[in-house]
Amino acid sequence: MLLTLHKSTIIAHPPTIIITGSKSESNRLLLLQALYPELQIENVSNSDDSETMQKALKSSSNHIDVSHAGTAMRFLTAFFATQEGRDITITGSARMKERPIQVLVQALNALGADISYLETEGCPPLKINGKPLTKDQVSLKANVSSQYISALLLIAPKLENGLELTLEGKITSVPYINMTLDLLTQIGVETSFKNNLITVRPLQKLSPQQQVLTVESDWSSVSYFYSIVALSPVGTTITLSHYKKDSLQGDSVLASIYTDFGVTTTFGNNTITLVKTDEAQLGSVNCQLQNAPDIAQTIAVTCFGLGIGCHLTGLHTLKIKETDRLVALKTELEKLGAQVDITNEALLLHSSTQINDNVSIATYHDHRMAMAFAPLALKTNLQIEDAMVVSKSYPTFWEDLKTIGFKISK
Ligand SMILES: O=C(O)C1=C[C@@H](OP(=O)(O)O)[C@@H](O)[C@H](O)C1
Ligand SMILES: C=C(OP(=O)(O)O)C(=O)O
Repeated sequence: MLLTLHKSTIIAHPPTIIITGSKSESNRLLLLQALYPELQIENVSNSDDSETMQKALKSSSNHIDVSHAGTAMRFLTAFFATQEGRDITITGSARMKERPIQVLVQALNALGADISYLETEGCPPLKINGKPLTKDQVSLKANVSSQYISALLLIAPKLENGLELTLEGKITSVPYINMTLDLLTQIGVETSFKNNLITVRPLQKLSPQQQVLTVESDWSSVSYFYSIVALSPVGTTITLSHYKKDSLQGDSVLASIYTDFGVTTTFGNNTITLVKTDEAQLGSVNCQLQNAPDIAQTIAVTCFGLGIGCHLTGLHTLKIKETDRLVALKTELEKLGAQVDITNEALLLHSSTQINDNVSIATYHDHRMAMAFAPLALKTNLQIEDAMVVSKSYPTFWEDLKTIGFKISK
């Protein structure tokens, strides 16, 4: 569906926006719940990716389709590899069949799993013959995707002797690994992460005190509101829930990054309030985003909307996400009048104050392309193609924008 976003302003005193649970935390806890059925989860994400995860874990079918959900593909591969007697094929969207999974498959097979490729070597779809994994030590490359590491860590406490993982090379998206380890700790699993060695001890059952966990709302989804406030006049205020200061989500670094764009964050009782307190006073912004790759698109578009340049680095994982996000950003920003240079791991946006009107933004099956460009409606009229793509992580995105003043029509 094509949506037209008419040039808008944020209303005074908008209602508090309630954001659904983090899809990263939810998908980890759903997998842990399959391993420890006594675990109860509150505020589970209503995203497509978490619904996909829940369905797959409940399904008795031997054919699983995860569509676009990267975490579901990686976490379920590890899960089904350990399920004795299950003989599964796991597949996904056309794009999922291009997203690499070899590092994980090699590590699982080295631990004793039986996984093979059904089409392209190194990518889904996979054939998995579930069986007990007999080994407890493995090494894997850590610079491609942290999801492979999280997948192994999540099944680790149910392996007979736990797991010792050696991470090779530079470690990417580290906060997501820490999130996995933290959630394991919260359910009572002993873990350690020192230098490049992670160990996880086995755990058979949860203790009664460690059976209920609440998912914090999704910080990646808040990024679009940071952008909206940054692109609005001084005084604009938006409150969102349910958030806490000591988040497990690396994207909570937004609170500090957006101070550069004049946005102040105040933590309340389960809420955050974003206020535009100052005009952004910058010539250009430098951001290293290796630990928070999912907010790169938001920041690039905020800078473009503010007419300032940026140099975003640490983006080597963007090429293998829902689309090649570096190419997609360059193509769509240039339609709007920007000048953008990209390498394999960086994006350079040159400062310019010209924004072309009535541009139609292609989204490439990528929820974050749709959501990252939407805040530009505070500066110009634009259209978003295939707008329902947002449901991958944030199904009520467009309704929430309307409640704060966006004028949107079909
Ligand atoms: O573990 C997770 O929940 C995620 C890890 C990150 O992926 P990479 O480790 O592949 O960068 C992130 O981009 C993705 O949206 C969610
Ligand atoms: C990259 C993302 O998700 P995944 O890798 O889980 O598909 C994302 O949500 O931005």
